[in-house]
Amino acid sequence: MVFARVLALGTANLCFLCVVLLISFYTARRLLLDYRISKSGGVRAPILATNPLFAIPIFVTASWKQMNNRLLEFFDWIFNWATPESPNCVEIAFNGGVRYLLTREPEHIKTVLTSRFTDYGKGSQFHKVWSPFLGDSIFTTDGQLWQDSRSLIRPMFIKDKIRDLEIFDKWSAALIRKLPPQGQTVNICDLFYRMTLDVTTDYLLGASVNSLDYPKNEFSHAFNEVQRIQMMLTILSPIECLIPKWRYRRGIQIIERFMNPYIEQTLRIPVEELEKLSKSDKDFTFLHNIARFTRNPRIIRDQIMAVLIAGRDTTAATLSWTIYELSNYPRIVAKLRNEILATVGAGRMPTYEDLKNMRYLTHTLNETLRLYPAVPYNVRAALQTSTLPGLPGQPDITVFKDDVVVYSALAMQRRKDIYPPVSEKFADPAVFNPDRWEHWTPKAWTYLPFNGGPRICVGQNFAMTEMAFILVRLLQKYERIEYRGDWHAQYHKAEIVGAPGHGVPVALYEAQHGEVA
Ligand code: HEM
Repeated sequence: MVFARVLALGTANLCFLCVVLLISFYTARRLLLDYRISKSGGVRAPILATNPLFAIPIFVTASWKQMNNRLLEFFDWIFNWATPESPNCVEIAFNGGVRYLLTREPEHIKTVLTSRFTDYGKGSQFHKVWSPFLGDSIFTTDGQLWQDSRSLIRPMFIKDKIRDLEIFDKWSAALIRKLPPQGQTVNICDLFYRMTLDVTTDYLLGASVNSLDYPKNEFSHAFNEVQRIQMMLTILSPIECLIPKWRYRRGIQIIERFMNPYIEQTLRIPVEELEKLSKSDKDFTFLHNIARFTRNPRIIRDQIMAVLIAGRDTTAATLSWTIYELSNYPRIVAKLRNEILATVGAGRMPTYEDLKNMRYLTHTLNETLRLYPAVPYNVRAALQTSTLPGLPGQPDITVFKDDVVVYSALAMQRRKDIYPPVSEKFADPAVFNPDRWEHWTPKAWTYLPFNGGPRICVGQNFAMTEMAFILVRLLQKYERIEYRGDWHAQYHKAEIVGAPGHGVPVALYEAQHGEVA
């Protein structure tokens, strides 16, 4: 009866009725949210959208920019709608419910990562979107599960484990062997990605995929493909169920096919024998260590996968950006090389202490990570109602359970207003200049390539040691780096990790007698 009456209204009236109902629904939701927020004593961030009509174009723009490698442009663009009270944080609500707070404010990042650490976490949506790939690993979990993972993984990254640099020596030598004769062009970015995959698989499993020798192996291809799709699923997480996933699933299977035999082989070793092996150090791998504490192949697989994804692209991208920048600054190359030759000469393998003592080398890597933090965008979900601090004199922004905070170390570290004025000692922050680190330390929470707080990158020391080692080995042999391409046309391609979109085509020139040019 009711149905017949509704039909009798005619199509035009029906459409009109639907529009009125939808507008009423979203207006009511918005008013309700406003009411809850004012009751909480906080405020909203400047609002970009509170309903699908406005939110969908924003999500589509974000994914379009992402597909065209212009995500930073998008992230900066949205702050055109910010206000003087909240210049670096805005919000979007997809359906008038869960809000996405996008921020490049150091105090917000500090709040999420440390001051209110337990209020924020990866959350259930992140876990849902990432768990086919990373399971219940350190990356996808919160609370006790995360803490258990961290305790499992941390011992393999203590200083004593990293001091043994043999693995870096083996793979940096393999990389150098792959370089063409001097003066010939090579995309060194591609070689770095292959080398760090070899280092990481060797370190984790005790067996490398050997992608330097076999670049077209299906593991590398699958690993890249899975990460690419994973980033898309993350950006479009409110509608991720609409994205086809067969390539993603197939990629994960290929990665597992490579890893599983090593896991099975390790699980055949009795725990007592693993204990003995742990003392001998040499052939004791990350995999062996995890197998001492858990015999569950699924947990082992998840943690290995997490560290693989954490450790491979991050270091490869950072090394690539470093060479890209160095190729434009022969003066910096000469200064860096000077320090390297003064410390280890033209041939000696650097020790852990040598690497830590080369301050200009550390400044160079720090400067790269300032301009190109390897994890440019990150998210945290509110696990309970919380806040983000307002500017001095302004009320805090209320954040309800399940709201998502999207923060960008890249956008934050590119903000000019967080740096001192340009002077003789402090070059324009948009420019690569390791020398600035000789007289300057970033203000707390304005420099976060490795995150901060309890979830700070567990592999930070491993990464800095690996990257420093490889730069030393390269600059011991080569004195000049020439960019072969349009240096200014380079762009930041952000998947999970931000890499040089054009690769890094360079020609390297050997030093004559190890002398500085
Ligand atoms: C330039 C190199 C690297 C950078 C810039 C970097 C950056 C980061 C960042 C920003 C996070 C926080 C992610 C989050 O909480 O959402 C992180 C976490 C992590 N990183 Fe790194 N990383 C690097 C290299 C490595 C390496 C080489 C490894 C291991 C071999 C590693 C292992 C991890 C692990 C296991 C976590 C998870 C920590 C946790 O959630 O408790 N990272 N890293």
